[in-house]
Amino acid sequence: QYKWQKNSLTYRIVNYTPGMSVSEVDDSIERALQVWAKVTPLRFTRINSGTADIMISFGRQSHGDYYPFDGPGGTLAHAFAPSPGIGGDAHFDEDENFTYRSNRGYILFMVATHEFGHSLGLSHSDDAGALMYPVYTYRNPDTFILPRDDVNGIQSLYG
Ligand SMILES: CC(C)C[C@H](C(=O)NO)C(=O)N[C@@H](CC(=O)O)C(=O)NCc1ccccc1
Ligand SMILES: [Ca+2]
Ligand SMILES: [Zn+2]
Ligand SMILES: [Zn+2]
Repeated sequence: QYKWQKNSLTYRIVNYTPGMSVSEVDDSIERALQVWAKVTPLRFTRINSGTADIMISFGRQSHGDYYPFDGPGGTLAHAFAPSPGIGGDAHFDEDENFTYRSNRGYILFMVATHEFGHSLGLSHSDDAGALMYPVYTYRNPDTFILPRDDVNGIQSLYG
């Protein structure tokens, strides 16, 4: 199960992070999913109850799976490759300072776009310019364009 066997996927924002408004989190998540939808046949529908393919939540330290977070810094988030159940889910470390646009903190839109790459089946890239490169670097969310390596990667799965 290295990729989703359907193009229509559901997502649910299960909880929020104190440092950002609800609308800023919603917008960051929606735009992050649209980055991938724009270059694939994938479509994302939000649900607000029940179990979605991609369950999105914020947690800290031990948060219900075998991969506890580590406090401020280090791991910022993780996401599970496509599969039933926890597959596709994306967890964000509550102990990070996620922001909407400020470079003082991690831009949630950027981290989420990276995590959703994993949710869709992408692994890390060794191309230092790729979004799927293992380490976060600041990018202006207003002018962000998905790098070619990432487009090639996702289109090799869903093109
Ligand atoms: C081994 C995994 C669990 C590390 C984890 C990650 O890659 N999550 O997708 C993570 O939080 N990586 C850090 C970097 C690190 O821990 O050294 C990160 O910045 N990930 C988020 C990211 C990476 C590249 C672009 C945008 C966001
Ligand atoms: Ca952390
Ligand atoms: Zn987790
Ligand atoms: Zn990653």
